[in-house]
Amino acid sequence: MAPAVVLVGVMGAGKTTVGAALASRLGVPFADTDTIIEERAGKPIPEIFVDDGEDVFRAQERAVVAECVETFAGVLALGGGAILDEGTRKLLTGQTVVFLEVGLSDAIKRVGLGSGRPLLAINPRATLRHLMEQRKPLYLEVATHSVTTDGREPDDLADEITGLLR
Ligand SMILES: Nc1ncnc2c1ncn2[C@@H]1O[C@H](COP(=O)(O)OP(=O)(O)O)[C@@H](O)[C@H]1O
Ligand SMILES: O=C(O)C1=C[C@@H](OP(=O)(O)O)[C@@H](O)[C@H](O)C1
Ligand SMILES: [Mg+2]
Repeated sequence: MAPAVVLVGVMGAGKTTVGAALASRLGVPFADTDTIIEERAGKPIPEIFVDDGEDVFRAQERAVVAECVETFAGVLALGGGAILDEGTRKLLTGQTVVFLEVGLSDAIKRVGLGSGRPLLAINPRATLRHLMEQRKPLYLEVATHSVTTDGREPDDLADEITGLLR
């Protein structure tokens, strides 16, 4: 059993929102690695970053992705930085992976002041721009499809991805 589709992209790309819309359109379950990690840790992501550090969080992401590629048949949204981990990238080999692309302006509008996203706690605009530049090659490395999200509604994007999967 494997996910129908895995969604990757930077914070604010809409992985969580579009993923839920897509799952409901396809009639399959939806899962988000951030939610699974928070449930297991019993605390929100900003607390995991403070208490345990980003490296521990990335290892938790890798473990959740490893489990999901084996056992979860549905739409899986990753956290934006999951692809930083080489082991996680390897786990995505052979999966259907959609890169949700977003420009800085739409991404910033969507994440606002970045609440709940510890990496955007300071200077969100400059940080997000830097993360987008640094991570784009990694998103492209794992992706089997790319979809531009700027100025588009989640339902419209779910429709487009449904078409790509046919
Ligand atoms: N295509 C879109 N158009 C407008 N707003 C969006 C879109 N996708 C997501 N959003 C909004 O942007 C915010 C961040 O979306 P989210 O799905 O959490 O992104 P991600 O999981 O990629 O960080 C949410 O408030 C969501 O409602
Ligand atoms: O880009 C990142 O490194 C992160 C993205 C977040 O998920 P979203 O991309 O769903 O916001 C979450 O995993 C954590 O705050 C770290
Ligand atoms: Mg998300």
